[in-house]
Amino acid sequence: MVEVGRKYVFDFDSTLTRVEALDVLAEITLKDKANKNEIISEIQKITNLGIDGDISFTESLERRIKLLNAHRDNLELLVSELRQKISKSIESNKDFFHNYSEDIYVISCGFKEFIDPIVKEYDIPSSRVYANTFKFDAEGFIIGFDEANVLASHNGKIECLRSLKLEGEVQVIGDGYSDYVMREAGIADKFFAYTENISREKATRKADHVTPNLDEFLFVNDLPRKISYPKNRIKILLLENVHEAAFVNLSNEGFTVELVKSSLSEEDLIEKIKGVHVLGIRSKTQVTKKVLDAADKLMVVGAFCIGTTQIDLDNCRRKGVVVFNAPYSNTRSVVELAIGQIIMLMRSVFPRSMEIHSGQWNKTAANSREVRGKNLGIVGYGNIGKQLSVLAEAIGMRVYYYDVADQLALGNAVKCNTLEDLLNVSDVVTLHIDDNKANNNFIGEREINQMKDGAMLINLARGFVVDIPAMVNGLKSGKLGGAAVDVYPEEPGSNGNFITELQGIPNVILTPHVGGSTEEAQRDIANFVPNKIMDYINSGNTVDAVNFPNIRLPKQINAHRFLHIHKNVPGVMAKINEVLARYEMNITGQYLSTDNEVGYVISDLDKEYNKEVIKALKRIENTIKFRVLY
Ligand SMILES: NC(=O)C1=CN([C@@H]2O[C@H](COP(=O)(O)OP(=O)(O)OC[C@H]3O[C@@H](n4cnc5c(N)ncnc54)[C@H](O)[C@@H]3O)[C@@H](O)[C@H]2O)C=CC1
Ligand SMILES: O=C(O)C(=O)COP(=O)(O)O
Repeated sequence: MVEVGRKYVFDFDSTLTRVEALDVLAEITLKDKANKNEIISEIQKITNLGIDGDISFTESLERRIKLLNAHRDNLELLVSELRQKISKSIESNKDFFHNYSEDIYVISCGFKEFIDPIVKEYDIPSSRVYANTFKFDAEGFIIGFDEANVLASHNGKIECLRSLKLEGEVQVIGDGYSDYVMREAGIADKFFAYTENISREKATRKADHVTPNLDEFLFVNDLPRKISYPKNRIKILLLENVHEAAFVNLSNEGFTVELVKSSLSEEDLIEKIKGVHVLGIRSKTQVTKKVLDAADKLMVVGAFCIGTTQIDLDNCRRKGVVVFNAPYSNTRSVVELAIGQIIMLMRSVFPRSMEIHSGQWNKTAANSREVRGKNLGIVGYGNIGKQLSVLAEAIGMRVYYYDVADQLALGNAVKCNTLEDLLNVSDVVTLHIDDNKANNNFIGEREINQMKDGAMLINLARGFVVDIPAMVNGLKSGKLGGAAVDVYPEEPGSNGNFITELQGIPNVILTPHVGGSTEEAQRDIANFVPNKIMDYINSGNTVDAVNFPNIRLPKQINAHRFLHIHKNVPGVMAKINEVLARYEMNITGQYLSTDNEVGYVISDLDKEYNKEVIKALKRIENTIKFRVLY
């Protein structure tokens, strides 16, 4: 044993298992009873009162057993149910119980009849299980418990542990106040409040350490464990009101997640980014070099949107920070809004609506046209532009498109060789170019003058793409028949006041950057991006990363995985392998991907090795980041 003399005293219910066993027994015995739910909630209430020390434990036990009306025959089913309900991290760290078997005890106010068979599978013999025992009547019904057992009395765990006279440091791991009392009484040296299944304030408040799972407990004690780094230690900061499903997905995985509704200024983010491993943002938050310099733990930035130019991608890469986005999740939402805007603008629906809102009936066909047979000019024929092309044709529009890249026409769309050609011919021009800063003022006075008289202009791309004063002039002069604008050169970080020169101009539809803001899109993003993040953190995969060499890694089976990110200069790979050879590591798989600046090499290795190798790998010149996964 590594830790000579240390003893580990585990609680059973809600610690080793996810449930309170007597609650499960109640489910079994009351299955066919009409008032089952009432009785179960009564039992749970009594259980909690007992755990929190609000009623005496003896009283809690007596009252519950009476309500249970259980039989010996029910216990078999109970045990098989409990077997399915072992706490997740207890189950995954079964080796710990095996390797430290001699030092592990269970002290529980539950019953040996169901605890013994469960913990036996974890190498804890009945002789080290201290718990109550049932009393049965002649027909096998449970009618009570052995009252002479100290564990049947209030704070009986204190007496029980005292009588064991354990030597060495005694650590108690449990979810309840009744576990803490052993520490309070000075018999245990440390109390770990175990919150994997339930977090009880009375226990966590007093704990030496709150441990959300066994991984954390083993990590804190520097004991061998199933995973290299407890997930609860990975801090994720999600800004800009990303969909709550992202919070749920990432929390369920065990990460510590904080949600912030707004974006943060550079100054605030510099403050907040310290200690953060994963940052989630949308289009607003600027992840600048200064922010990255302040980020001491950052591994991943997740853009919960399409655009990524708000992130300093190059500096991220240089610092070994991988960036993911959601390139497809909100495209349909943008396209649907564009279709709506095209129709609303062509029909002058918004001026009619404004009039009637202010009490004016103005039935007229002036400036109201069908979209059928009209020319739609799509600028930027990417994921959004192409989808829009298909839908617009379906409602009878003739589609023209212009793109700097060589894009294949869908349906009957006509490719324009120059922007001017497109502007000359279109009744509605809609912008779907990317958020590249080179597209600044892409549409200005000259381009507006190249448009047909009275044509409409839609911007769902980025605010800086259109020269706003030029657009205002075009609208006021009548050169433009209308406009729909969703994005602005300056957008506020959170909801509130907003001013733009475009306000108050007729036939101008203004929306607050909501092109991608639909329930469907946000939910999809909240699944897509967290999956990418988890895949990278858990296994090193960088597939679909926007700034990093992409590697799709095979599943890591029975191996330790070394992930080494380094500057792409000659000789690093050779040095890595030299170190691995020096330490006689058996490489079971090795994967490398590079770009101009960065190299990413993953080595899968046999489990047994000298831990000094890790230090040696970190010391290799030009190493940016290094981590081990197992
Ligand atoms: N309003 C909103 O809420 C949303 C806005 N967007 C914006 O829409 C943009 C487009 O999205 P996707 O279609 O997914 O991007 P994408 O990258 O698939 O397509 C962009 C296309 O624009 C082309 N392009 C870039 N610069 C150009 C230029 N100067 N002239 C002609 N073509 C040019 C590219 O070659 C590419 O084919 C995003 O970058 C983002 O800025 C995206 C989602 C939601
Ligand atoms: O996906 C994009 O690039 C968008 O513009 C949508 O951004 P948002 O998530 O609404 O901040």
